[in-house]
Amino acid sequence: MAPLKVTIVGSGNWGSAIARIVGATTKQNPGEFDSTVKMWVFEEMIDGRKLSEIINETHENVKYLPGKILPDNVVAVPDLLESCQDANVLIFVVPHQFVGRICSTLKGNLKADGVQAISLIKGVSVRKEGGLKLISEEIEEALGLDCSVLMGANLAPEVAADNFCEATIGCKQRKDQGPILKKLFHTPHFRINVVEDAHTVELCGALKNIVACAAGFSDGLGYGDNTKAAIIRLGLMEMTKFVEHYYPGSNLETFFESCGVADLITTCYGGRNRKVCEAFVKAGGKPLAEIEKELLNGQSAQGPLTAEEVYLMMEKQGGLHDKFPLFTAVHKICSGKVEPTGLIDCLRNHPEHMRDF
Ligand SMILES: NC(=O)c1ccc[n+]([C@@H]2O[C@H](COP(=O)([O-])OP(=O)(O)OC[C@H]3O[C@@H](n4cnc5c(N)ncnc54)[C@H](O)[C@@H]3O)[C@@H](O)[C@H]2O)c1
Ligand SMILES: O=P(O)(O)OC[C@H](O)CO
Repeated sequence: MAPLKVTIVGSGNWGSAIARIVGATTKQNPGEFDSTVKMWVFEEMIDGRKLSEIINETHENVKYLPGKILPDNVVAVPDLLESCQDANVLIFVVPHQFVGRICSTLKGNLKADGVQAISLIKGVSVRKEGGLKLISEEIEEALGLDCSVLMGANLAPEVAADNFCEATIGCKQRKDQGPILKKLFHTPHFRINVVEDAHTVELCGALKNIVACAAGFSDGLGYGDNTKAAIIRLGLMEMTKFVEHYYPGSNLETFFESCGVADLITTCYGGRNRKVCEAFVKAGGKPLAEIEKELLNGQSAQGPLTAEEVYLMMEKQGGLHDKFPLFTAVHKICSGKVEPTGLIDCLRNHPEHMRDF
């Protein structure tokens, strides 16, 4: 079989960090992978020069991952179709609000067969009738291919610094697709476990961003580590309930993979969602979008949007808000309907404290 051609769809903070890994693993496995990795770059001008040209000349994404060199086999391509049309493996890694438009451009323009995708995107989508649509399902439905997921406790700057960490690949066709995907991402610094419970893996990645917003509000209000631990615990309870609501009979063990508890912890202490939400409380009234712009230099915090999407889903399903008060409070605070101090009332009155004994 010809070596598989790999394309990274996205070149933000995580897309660029993952390009360092995939650039290296494809070079190390020439039998399996074509050594050139195309990376789609949403083009923008930096000091009068195109970002894609800067990346190809300096091998550095100066805007989204400054100071880290990308392997020389990673080639930035600003044309989406050109970057993807001959690919066998598509790695989707963009903020989730852009997936729909990317998929409509790609639809009908990929190789006819032998193509699979993997989503590194932490977010959800809402079906027209208000149901849950996973981002991997959005990709599968639009492009007619299998989409696995990779999630974990992976702050991109730390991964790019080659600090040790773990990640979880969720793969419905574990035996067929697991081995090749593991080969693509597994390194001495980035250890991969492959599980079959892909929907739980993906939902952990999406929902932990909502919990991270609550952690940020708590930091902004001046609460300490005990409060944050309570937020992590109650957030985890809501995550497990949410997964069980949409996918009854899911595997609780998946929450003990890197995509579950580990990602919750790292995000609630070191993530961008936490940072933006802390600043939101301290700024007293400034819109979140403005704070995100000021603090993240073009990067995106996915928690507030995910909280809104989950809120809308629960609204359509009727009566679910009471079962997920932390998720609900995060949306209400982000959208200015409730003061940040409302978070503490929500924790205090959480149904987890009202159980009979
Ligand atoms: N950064 C992390 O530490 C990290 C770690 C794990 C997972 N993730 C997840 O990976 C996904 C991507 O995150 P990221 O950190 O790579 O991105 P990012 O937050 O750095 O977002 C910026 C990217 O979005 C692109 N962009 C801006 N406007 C666009 C448009 N209209 N269409 C398409 N692209 C556009 C920019 O060019 C840039 O590449 C998210 O779901 C995130 O939750 C991030
Ligand atoms: O910086 P955040 O909050 O988007 O989190 C980044 C990663 O998802 C952590 O695993």
